[in-house]
Amino acid sequence: MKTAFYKNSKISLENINREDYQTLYDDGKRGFLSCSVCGESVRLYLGIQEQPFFYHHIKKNTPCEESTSESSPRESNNSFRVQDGFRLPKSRAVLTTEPEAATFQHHQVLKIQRPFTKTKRVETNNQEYGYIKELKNAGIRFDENQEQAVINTEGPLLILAGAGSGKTRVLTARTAYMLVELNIIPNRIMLVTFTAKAAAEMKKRLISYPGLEQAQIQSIVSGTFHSIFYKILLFHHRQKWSGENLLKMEWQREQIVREAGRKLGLDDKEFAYDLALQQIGLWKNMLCSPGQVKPADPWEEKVSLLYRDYEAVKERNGLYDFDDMLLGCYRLFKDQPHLLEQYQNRFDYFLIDEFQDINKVQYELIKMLSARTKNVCAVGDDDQSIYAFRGSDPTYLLEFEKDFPGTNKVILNQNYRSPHEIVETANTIIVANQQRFAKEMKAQYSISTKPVVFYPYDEEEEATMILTDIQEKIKRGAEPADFAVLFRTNTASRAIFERLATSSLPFKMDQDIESFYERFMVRGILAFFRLSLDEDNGDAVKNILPSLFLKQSVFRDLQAESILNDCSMLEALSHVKTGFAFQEQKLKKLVPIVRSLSSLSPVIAIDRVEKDLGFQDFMKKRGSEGNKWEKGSDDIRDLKVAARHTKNIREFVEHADHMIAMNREIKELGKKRGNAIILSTIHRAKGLEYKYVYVLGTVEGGIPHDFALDSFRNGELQPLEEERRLLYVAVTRAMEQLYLSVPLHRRGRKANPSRFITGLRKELQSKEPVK
Ligand SMILES: Nc1ncnc2c1ncn2[C@@H]1O[C@H](COP(=O)(O)OP(=O)(O)OP(=O)(O)O)[C@@H](O)[C@H]1O
Repeated sequence: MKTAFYKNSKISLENINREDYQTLYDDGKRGFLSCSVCGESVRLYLGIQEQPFFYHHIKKNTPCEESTSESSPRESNNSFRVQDGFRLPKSRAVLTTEPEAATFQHHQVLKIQRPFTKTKRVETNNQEYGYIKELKNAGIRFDENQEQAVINTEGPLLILAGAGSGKTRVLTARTAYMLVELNIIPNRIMLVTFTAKAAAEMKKRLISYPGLEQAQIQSIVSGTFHSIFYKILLFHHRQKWSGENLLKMEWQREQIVREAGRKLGLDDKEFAYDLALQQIGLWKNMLCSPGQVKPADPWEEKVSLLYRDYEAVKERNGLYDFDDMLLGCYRLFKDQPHLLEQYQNRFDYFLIDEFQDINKVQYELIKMLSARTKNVCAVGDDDQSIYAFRGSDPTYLLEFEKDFPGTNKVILNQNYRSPHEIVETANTIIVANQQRFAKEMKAQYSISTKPVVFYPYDEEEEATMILTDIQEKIKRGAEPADFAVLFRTNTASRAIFERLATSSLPFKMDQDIESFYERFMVRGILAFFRLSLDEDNGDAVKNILPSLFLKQSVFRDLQAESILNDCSMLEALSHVKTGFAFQEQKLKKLVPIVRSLSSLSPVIAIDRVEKDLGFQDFMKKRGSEGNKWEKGSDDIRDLKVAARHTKNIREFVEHADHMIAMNREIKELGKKRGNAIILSTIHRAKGLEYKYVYVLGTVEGGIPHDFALDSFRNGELQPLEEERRLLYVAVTRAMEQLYLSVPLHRRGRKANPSRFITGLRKELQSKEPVK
C-alpha cells in the first residue's frame, strides 16, 4: 500500500522525499503512521526484497483495499498480490538509468554472463593411501589435486589456490596425514597461519579427524609468525623481550616519531605521522635498516630520518615493537649460526598458510629454517593478498619455485564454497587486476538466485534494509550465525551496529571496534552538547579544552572560578585569563553559543560547533587532517548522518551514551555468543565463510577507499588493485547469497557506485526474483 496517514495528513510514498523514508520507518515503529483505509496503525516496509510499502504489523483478516485512483497509474489490477492485509505490486519497474536520489530504486540482480558448465569431478579411489580413504569414509572428500596436495609431503610444494578451493581443508588433512599415516612426530611440524584464530580453527578441525588424539594436536608448533618467533626470542633472551618493553599501542609509537619530527622541525599538525609509521614498518619488514634506506622522494627522506631516530629511541630505552619480534629472530639466527642450526634440526616440516601475505623477513626466516629439509608447503592465493601496506608481497608466492628448486606445484581452481553465480561475479571483479597470476575459479553447482545490488538512500537506510532482510530470512528458518555484514573500515559499521543493537537479534563483532561515539573528534563535539545540557559537566569541560587550545591544567582554575564567583563551569570559561586577548574574547563569546545548542537540531548544532566554536580549525591544526586513512572531518560528516534522525541534542546525546554502553555489552556478550550475526571488516573475514554476506558501501571512496583513489590519481595503481582484491575477498565469503549495497549518499554527499562493479552493473536485469 502506497498511502497512509502520518501526523494527521494523508501521505503517498510516490510524493514523499526519498531521504524521509527512514524517518517514516522510525516513526511507524513509534506508532505515528496509520492506515489510510481502516485507520489502524501501520508501518513502513524498508527492505531489499520489495519496494517500500505500508503494512499492518498486526495481521488483519480482511485486507484493506487502497482505492485505485490512489495507486500509481502505471500499475494495473492484475499486477498485485496480497501480503499482510495489503495489496502489493508484483513486478518491479525496469530501471535503465542510474539511480535517482529522489526516487526509490529497487534492487537489481547481476546477470551472470557465462552459463554454468559442470566440471567432471575427478575423485581418486586410491587404495594405497589408507588414511585418505579413512578421511573419505569420515565424509572429508578430496578432488585429485587436493589429494596430491595432501600426500606430497617431501620436498617443496607450492599450492596455488583460489578462494573456497579447500586450502584450509587441504592443510588440515595434510597435517593429519603426516601424523597418522606417516607417524611424523607432531613437534617437528611448524604450522604457520595468518591469525591465531585460524590456527585454533585448524586444531579444532583436526580433533574431528579420525585417528588423532588431542595431545598430538597440541604438540604441533602452530600459530602466527609473530607468536612462534616471539617464543623463540623469549626463550633465549627473556628479559630483553619481556612484555613490559613492548610498544603495544599505536599512540606509543606515534609519540616517539612525533618527538623526532619536532626535532626535525616538521609541522606537527600537517605531517602524516600515521603514514610515516606505516612506511617505517614497511622498511623493517623488508629488512631495510635506517642506513640502507634509499628515499624515493622528499617525503621518504623525512621519514627515513624519523626512522633513524625511532630506532635509536627504542634501542636506548630497551623497547621493541611488533615488527622487531621477527627482525630480532632474523638477527639472532644470522648472528648465531649454531642457534640457527639447532632450529633447523628441530623442525622437519613447514606448512604455511596465506603465503600471499608473507613479507620479506618472514620469507627469509622460513628459507633459513627449512634449508636442511626443504620441506616447505606454501599455500596461497595472490588474489587474496590484502596486506601490502604491511609489507606483504605476493611475489614471494609467484617466485617460490625459483628459491626452492624442484618445487612440486598444485593448482586448486575448483570452488567448493559458493554457487556459480557468486564465483563468476568474483571472477569478473578480479580479472580487471593487472598484477595477478591468471586463473579462474570454477564452481561446482549453480542456483537460481543471483548476487544482488541494492540502493539505499544512505548509511542509515542501508542498515535498516539489511536488518529487515536478515529478519525475513530468520523468520524463514535461517540462523543468526548464517549472516555476515562486511565493511571496509570500522567506522562504516556504525549504523548497522545501531540497528542491530536496538533489535532483538544476537550479533557480535571484533573486540577492537570502538564505539563511533568515542572517537576523538566525535567525543569533542559531543562534549559541547553535554555542556549545553549541563553547564557543570566536568568531563565535558575536560573534553572541550583541547579544541579551545587550553591545557588540561585550566580545569582546576575553572573549578576554583566557579566556586569563587558562584557560576557554572561553562560561565567560568569566559573568565579564563590566557594572556592572549584574541583567545580570551573567543572564550567570552563561547558561553552564549554553547547555551544555544540545546535548542537546535543536532545537525545544525554540529555545524555551529564546527564553524562558530572553531572546531574546524582545531581539526586542521591537530593534524588528523594530514592522516591519509582516517580524517577527523570524515568522522564529523558521519556524525551528521547519525544525527539526522534525532530531534534535539538531548535525544542525540542519550542515544550516543546508549550506543557506547551497548558497544561494551555486545563485546562482552560476543565472547560467549556462538549463534550470532557477524559484523566484521573485510580484512578480518578472510578465510571465513557465511551463508549470507552483505557488503556495505560498495561506492567510490568506500571500496575503493578514498586513500587508494588519491594514490591512483597520483599515478599509483597498487593500492587500487589491493582494494579490488578486498572486494574479491568479501564476495567470496558468501556460500549462498551475496548482497552488495550501493548507497546513493555517503557521509552526506552523493556517492557513485564502486568502479569495481560498474562492469557487472551493465549486465543488470531487474525482473529476476530474489529470496
Ligand atoms: N573436495 C571437497 N568437496 C566438497 N567440499 C569441499 C571440498 N574441499 C573443500 N570443501 C568445502 O569448501 C569450502 C571452502 O573450503 P576452505 O575453507 O578449505 O577453502 P579455502 O581455500 O581455505 O577458502 P578461502 O581462501 O576462500 O578462505 C568449505 O566449506 C569446505 O568444507
